[in-house]
Amino acid sequence: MIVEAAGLGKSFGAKRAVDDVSFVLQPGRVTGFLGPNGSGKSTTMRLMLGLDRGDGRTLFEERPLLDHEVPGRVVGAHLDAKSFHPNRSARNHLRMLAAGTGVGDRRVDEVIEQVGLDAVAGKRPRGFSLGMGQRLGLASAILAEPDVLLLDEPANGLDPQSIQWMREFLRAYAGTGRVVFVSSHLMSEMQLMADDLVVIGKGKLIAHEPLGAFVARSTRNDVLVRVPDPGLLIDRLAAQGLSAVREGADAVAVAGASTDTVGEIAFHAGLPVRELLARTASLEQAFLELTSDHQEYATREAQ
Ligand SMILES: Nc1ncnc2c1ncn2[C@@H]1O[C@H](COP(=O)(O)OP(=O)(O)OP(=O)(O)O)[C@@H](O)[C@H]1O
Repeated sequence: MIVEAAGLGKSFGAKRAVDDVSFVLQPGRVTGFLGPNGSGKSTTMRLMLGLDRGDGRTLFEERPLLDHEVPGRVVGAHLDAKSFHPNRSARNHLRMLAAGTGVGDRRVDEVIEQVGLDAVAGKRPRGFSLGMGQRLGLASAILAEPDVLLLDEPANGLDPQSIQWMREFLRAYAGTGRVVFVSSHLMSEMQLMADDLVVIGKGKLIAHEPLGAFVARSTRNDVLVRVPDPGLLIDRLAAQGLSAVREGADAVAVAGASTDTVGEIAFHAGLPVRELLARTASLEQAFLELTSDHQEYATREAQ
């Protein structure tokens, strides 16, 4: 199933929280949804599900969600880790949801086991930790084995083992040919989990591309080369129009060049290369750089 969000928009009073946001989510891929605080991620997800009124539309395999016979089998969503009935046990909560989409109790027990909530399934979610709430939310979302999973910050409140489990689970889910759309502010986690990215800032789309392409646009990607005479190499690089800066006693960082080019220039300068390394920006570096003009709540630099 392909999901197409087109022209999504929403205002709260005079504030444009989401402004003409369009993207396509592909099956078999995890798409990460990134944006600074208050950039409109939750509102976008709510618009996609028809939970908020606004502009634009989202098509699931060319049809609006409500035109599908059983919408719950098309999309499973988990937007808020604390949105459970306080006095119903986790198992009963899931059974209620299951009944609405024609899912049997066997599947409820299977899902409880899958997300690791067996020990507390008879308890009320009121006493659940945030992490247990996230597991229950995921269980609700996958009950009907939907073609599309929409998750808002599912790793929030999870310990490192649980985060790793969640990542593997979502990758495997996408691996069965389904769509996974997941927001997270944990950049290192997103870097390990996402194939594609949708990035928004101040309600507007900033990027929609494979994660590797997004990171490649960062100016923090460079080549580090260690040579005995860094000054000479910097001159030779400059003669080829490449900008380079000294790093430490005997190393040079070169922007916008491949290791092949840097190695060849060093060779023609008669310099033995002691180390040659392509350094890739982290997703966090790329994100901070590429969204710096789009911070809703920017902090001032310390004076
Ligand atoms: N119900 C509402 N009433 C008024 N303003 C709202 C409402 N919901 C969201 N907003 C505003 O719309 C903007 C987008 O909010 P949204 O929650 O979608 O952002 P977000 O990217 O999910 O943020 P975060 O990462 O902090 O959760 C924010 O400026 C927020 O203050």
